[in-house]
Amino acid sequence: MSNTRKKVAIVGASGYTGSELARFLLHHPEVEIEMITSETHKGKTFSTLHPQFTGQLDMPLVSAQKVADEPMDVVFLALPHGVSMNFVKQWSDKSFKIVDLSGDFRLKNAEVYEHWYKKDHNYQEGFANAVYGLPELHKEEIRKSDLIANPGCYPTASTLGLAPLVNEKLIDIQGIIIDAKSGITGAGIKPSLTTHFSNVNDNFRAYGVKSHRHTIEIEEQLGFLNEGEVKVQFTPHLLPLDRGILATSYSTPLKDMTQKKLDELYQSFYRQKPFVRVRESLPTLKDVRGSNYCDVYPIWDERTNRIMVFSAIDNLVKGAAGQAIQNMNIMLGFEETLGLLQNPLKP
Ligand SMILES: NC(=O)C1=CN([C@@H]2O[C@H](COP(=O)(O)OP(=O)(O)OC[C@H]3O[C@@H](n4cnc5c(N)ncnc54)[C@H](OP(=O)(O)O)[C@@H]3O)[C@@H](O)[C@H]2O)C=CC1
Ligand SMILES: CC(=O)N[C@@H](CCC(=O)OP(=O)(O)O)C(=O)O
Repeated sequence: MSNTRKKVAIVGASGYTGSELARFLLHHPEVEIEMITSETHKGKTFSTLHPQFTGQLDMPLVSAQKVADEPMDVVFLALPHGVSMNFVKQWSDKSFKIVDLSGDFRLKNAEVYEHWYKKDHNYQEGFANAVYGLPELHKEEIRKSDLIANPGCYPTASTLGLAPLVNEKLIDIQGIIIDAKSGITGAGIKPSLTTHFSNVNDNFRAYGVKSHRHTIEIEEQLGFLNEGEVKVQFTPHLLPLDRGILATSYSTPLKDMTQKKLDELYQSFYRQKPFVRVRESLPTLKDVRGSNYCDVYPIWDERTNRIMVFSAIDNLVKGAAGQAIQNMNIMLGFEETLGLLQNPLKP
């Protein structure tokens, strides 16, 4: 362990991803949580809001405006879309690195953002500096970056499931279907009618049909790999569970396919990628619960000549906080897996 630990701040720590960031960073051997912010709860301790941290992380919550007063190495923004951009803009001349968990800088430019997010963007310049933080595809750019646009949860599961096929130009990129299901923590801590217990419990529904903002995020990332225009029919569903995403994608091969070819392709593509596990059985949400793994399992159906890929992640970990720390590790020159190989949560 080094005695010059890097100083990090978690901004927006009263939410779900803020709490997950703390869960991992608290045990990270090379960093110190220097500051945790909350506007609504400043003055209280972090463990008052998240009692599971009692005796472990009892530091007081302060306003985000205090972050720039202290020397920091990395600042995590666990804030809603439309809020993060203000801080990225305000801190653009600071020396610390930023990992933004929101969608404010994930897309190509402000125009595309405004179309899909239905809100104005006030810091277009940020797009030029931001690197899309999916380490399995962009590790070298992440290493040199000062601003990471941490991917969305559904795009992480979906893109990792399809990347080997799209990269090798093996499937029809205009006819991809992704059917994805998420636990409710994906919707954040603020209650709403849709996430109300009695509307979620013993219930199941699709939402965001034809219009979910993750459609474009997946299309842009797969398009980058294929250098072509990707069209995805993406439909998310809300599961009556707290956490986890299972994305099932369907695509049509352009060349002769066999299960053996598919297995070899996935094994080879993910050989040096410690957080993607190519499975030989269908992944379940409990297999990845609490961990930073993305489990993928590709199957070719010779009867229909379709490829199905099943990918499972924990939306709060590989889909948010864990991936953010994986990005931090890469930016700071640490081992990619540092602090992230805790035991998975018990089912
Ligand atoms: N939940 C998930 O599975 C995933 C989430 N993300 C993204 O990560 C980000 C955080 O998500 P999540 O933790 O779920 O969100 P939450 O809604 O759980 O928490 C967001 C926090 O942001 C703070 N906040 C809200 N409004 C403001 C504001 N105007 N100014 C400053 N702070 C504000 C609040 O803290 P306080 O009031 O205490 O300051 C709140 O607790 C979001 O952009 C989300 O889209 C990405 C991938 C997956
Ligand atoms: C279940 C649920 O509501 N999930 C969220 C996605 C969460 C996520 O990935 O966050 P970003 O908004 O940062 O992209 C949704 O569909 O809006």
